[in-house]
Amino acid sequence: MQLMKDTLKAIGGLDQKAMDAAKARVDKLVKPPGSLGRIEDIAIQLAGITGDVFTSVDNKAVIVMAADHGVYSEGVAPNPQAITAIQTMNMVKGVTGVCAFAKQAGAKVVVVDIGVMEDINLAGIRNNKIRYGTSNMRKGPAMTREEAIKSIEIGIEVANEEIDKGANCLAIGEMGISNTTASSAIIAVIGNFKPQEVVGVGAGLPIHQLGYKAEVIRDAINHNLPNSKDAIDVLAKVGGFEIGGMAGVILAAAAKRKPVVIDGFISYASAFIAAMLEPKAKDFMIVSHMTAEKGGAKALEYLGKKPLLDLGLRLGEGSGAVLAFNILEAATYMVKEMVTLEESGIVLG
Ligand SMILES: O=C(O)c1ccc[n+]([C@@H]2O[C@H](COP(=O)([O-])O)[C@@H](O)[C@H]2O)c1
Ligand SMILES: Cc1cc2nc[nH]c2cc1C
Repeated sequence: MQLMKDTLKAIGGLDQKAMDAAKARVDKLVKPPGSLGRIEDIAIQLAGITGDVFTSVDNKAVIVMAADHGVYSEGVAPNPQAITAIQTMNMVKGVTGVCAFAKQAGAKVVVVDIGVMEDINLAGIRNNKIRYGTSNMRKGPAMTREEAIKSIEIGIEVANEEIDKGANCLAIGEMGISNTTASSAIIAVIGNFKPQEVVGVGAGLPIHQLGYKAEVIRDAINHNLPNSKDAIDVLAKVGGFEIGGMAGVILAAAAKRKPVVIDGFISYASAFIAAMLEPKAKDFMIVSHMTAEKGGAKALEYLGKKPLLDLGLRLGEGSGAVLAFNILEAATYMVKEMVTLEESGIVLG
């Protein structure tokens, strides 16, 4: 509890002076003003986050949180639950989607078992298992309030360790069969949406079963009555361990003034939790992409964040976030590598 409290307290606002200086430089670079579009906005945001106009994001890490969900037993996911454990192991073997993109982007993949159903004994996986999957939220709370706080604090600890080891840019990712059900529930409760507005097919549920998935979420909300003004209560009653873990990573990044790249639908739910705990955390988030999951657009509108990419992605794992690392790094190269109009003797008309 103390770690979460201290982390929340340490989150400040963006550095306006650095942002003004970054804007002044970006406007002077050898290009028509504004012609590098949102790359310019990112450069300015990165300056505001780090306090440094000439900042670097060359030490990148994606933190992948893996956990299982009791609500799987309600038949809300199309795939075997054992895939959570198998994919978690595949993460350290370097053979998943996020690993492929991380290799290309030169990013480290940090894998955390925060609540997988099985024991995984494989070197390279952090064992922070809270328990063997959450409880079925249709029948009762997914987890206790203490477990919800613990999940957030595990995320904070892992992120702090990576930052202490030198990471200057983080991304969040996850693996958890059924976690689109928990994410839809969180987004519905906090955003005040009807479950059917934000429920999607996840990892391939047949479309005719969407109504049933929404009904399970409705039942879970009606049964547990999460307090929509209390992020921990929402996380505990209808959330997941990996969702709490990713919220913790966001909060730690914000407290240590590092950019944190948000991945797909499940990480949007984590962003909802983090932003409710400390609204200033939103300033440190960069949303990599628009998920193809149905509720994505509504979720991002509620968060007030614009995605960088829209490529029809719905894999999760942090795959889209890692793709966006390249864009962030390009923004830092723009600031450092380009000369100014003046240095080139160019006077614009
Ligand atoms: O990132 C996304 O937007 C996304 C959208 C749909 C599914 N997923 C991934 O698929 C799994 C959850 O899907 P489901 O159908 O089991 O709830 C989980 O492991 C996620 O990483 C991810
Ligand atoms: C194969 C598979 C890989 C995944 N990665 C993230 N969620 C996933 C779901 C499935 C089913």
